Amino acid sequence: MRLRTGVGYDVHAFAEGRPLVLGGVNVPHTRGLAGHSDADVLAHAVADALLGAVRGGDIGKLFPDTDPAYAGADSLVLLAAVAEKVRAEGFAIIDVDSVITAQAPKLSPYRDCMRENLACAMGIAVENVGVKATTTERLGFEGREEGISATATCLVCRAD
Ligand SMILES: Nc1ccn([C@@H]2O[C@H](COP(=O)(O)O)[C@@H](O)[C@H]2O)c(=O)n1
Ligand SMILES: C[C@@]1(CO)OP(=O)(O)OP(=O)(O)OC[C@H]1O
Repeated sequence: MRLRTGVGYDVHAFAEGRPLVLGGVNVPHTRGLAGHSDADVLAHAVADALLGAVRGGDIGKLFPDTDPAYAGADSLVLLAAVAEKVRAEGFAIIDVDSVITAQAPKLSPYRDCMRENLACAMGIAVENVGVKATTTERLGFEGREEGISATATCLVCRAD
């Protein structure tokens, strides 16, 4: 049995006039995140964790931000494509955990919906997906509310 772990990290800056999409949830807020896609920083971190585990590069390599095909893309669709790539390599996704670092808005009311969305996109059970949120006690770029970061880990396995 081959076990692999992966880690993913992403950052997006706040921008006026954009929706805030986190784990596929449209979170009510005064601003959203800038990006070529829907800028779902959580979905991107999870996708990069999966790609790391199968040595598959990163989402920038798979879905270049110079490609108009990904302009405004739903990042859950990108995550689903990454999960398919993981399975094509013969790996099953065992577990995913993540943390969103955001001073605001309050994210705990949306946590379970994000878990459901991510699990559905990856084709795994919701109990195998963790989402947490933390502030930085106003320290750093997240604390100054300049942007949001997300970190994710995963465990995958292949029967060889
Ligand atoms: N954007 C956020 C940040 C945090 N939370 C929740 O608040 C708890 C306390 O956060 P600290 O940064 O003060 O440790 C945290 O454990 C989360 O449950 C949140 O909902 N949204
Ligand atoms: C997701 C992609 C898709 O074009 O665009 P962005 O939303 O800009 O996200 P980022 O994490 O900066 O880079 C990955 C990109 O490939």
